[in-house]
Amino acid sequence: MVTRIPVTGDRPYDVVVGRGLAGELPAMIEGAARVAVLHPPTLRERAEAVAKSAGDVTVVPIEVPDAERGKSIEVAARCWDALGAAGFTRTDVVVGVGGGATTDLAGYVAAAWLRGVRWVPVSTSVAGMVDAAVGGKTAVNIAAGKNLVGAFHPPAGVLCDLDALDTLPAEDIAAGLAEVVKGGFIADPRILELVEADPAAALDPRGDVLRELVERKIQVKADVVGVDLKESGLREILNYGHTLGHAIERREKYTWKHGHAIAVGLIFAAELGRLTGRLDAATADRHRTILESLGLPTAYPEEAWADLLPAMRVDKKARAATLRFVVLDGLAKPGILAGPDEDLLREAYAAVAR
Ligand SMILES: NC(=O)c1ccc[n+]([C@@H]2O[C@H](COP(=O)([O-])OP(=O)(O)OC[C@H]3O[C@@H](n4cnc5c(N)ncnc54)[C@H](O)[C@@H]3O)[C@@H](O)[C@H]2O)c1
Ligand SMILES: O=C(O)C(=O)C[C@@H](O)[C@H](O)[C@H](O)COP(=O)(O)O
Ligand SMILES: [Zn+2]
Repeated sequence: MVTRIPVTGDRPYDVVVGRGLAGELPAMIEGAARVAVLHPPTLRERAEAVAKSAGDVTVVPIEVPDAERGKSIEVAARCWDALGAAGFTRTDVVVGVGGGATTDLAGYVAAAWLRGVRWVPVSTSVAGMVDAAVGGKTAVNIAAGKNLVGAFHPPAGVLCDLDALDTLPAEDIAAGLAEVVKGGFIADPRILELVEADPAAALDPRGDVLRELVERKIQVKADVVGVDLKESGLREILNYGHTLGHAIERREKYTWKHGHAIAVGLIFAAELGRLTGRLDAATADRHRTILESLGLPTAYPEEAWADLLPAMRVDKKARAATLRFVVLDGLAKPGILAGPDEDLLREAYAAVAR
């Protein structure tokens, strides 16, 4: 069974979820003479299979470093050199085969090449399927912060082949579920009920529960990015938990899994909501319980606070000196907390400090 989740906007596209989706790629790359296939070393075989499914095109395979090590301007520059050497034109297509880090890189390579060519994320991780591949945010990291160089560049289509999850390490399935849980708190409480009912089923790559979670979270994201691609308002809700989360990733020099940092960031954001009287204690506590049930980190060192506060200032939601956080005014009622004072932030950090 194949599910197609449409994403609206100036250039609408489908997110296709199912098993064995080889036949879906040709329609997404129609008219291309060349297809560049970016992939990390561990996913070479899968990338070769994807390349084969592209049909009668010249394939340009580009191996990139794994995970966050691939999300750099130096790696992007190497990709552009490869596109140049292959004579890549405006009708050609970049395909990213991998997790969110690889597809973020592939999207940015496509966004900047000739000022924008088509791209298709072939997503192989939970975080990639439910979040990174959908919505057109593409980026690389720099020393100053996470995703600080990038572009909004929607894909031509998204492929989420659930068979890929068979080889995804259990730790990465859980990490991806942090983004799914985020979607539950900001928009779709049924997600939370499904995880609470059976966390082990949520983590099972062959099970129907994970599939339902993946599809529900994609729908949450599609509903938002379809009306606010460039984050002029509504889209900010997808950044719930990310202000602290990205600061942790920067402090860890991008060696932490994104979903692990977001799990800690979600508990911090829930506490900010509770301390400001916007969120009831039970819903705030529910964050920790659910994330713990998935084996995700819920704490970070006490002494890190001195690094985290300045790191949060490069958050893209900040305006001048004003930090802005996504908080909840209740379950599935996200809002913005602008300019909280430092004492309040420190108090909220106590909820995760160890
Ligand atoms: N653009 C967006 O809107 C958006 C949204 C969410 C996350 N992100 C980004 O996505 C990244 C996190 O995504 P991620 O967790 O997928 O990271 P990732 O790409 O680093 O993948 C995690 C690990 O899983 C491996 N992997 C992926 N698929 C596999 C498979 N099928 N079998 C075996 N191994 C596999 C990868 O090689 C990597 O080692 C972060 O960089 C984050 O900033 C972007
Ligand atoms: O799509 C969005 O918008 C999000 O905020 C989704 C996040 O899960 C994702 O990690 C995104 O890359 C963060 O965006 P950034 O603009 O804070 O870098
Ligand atoms: Zn994220």
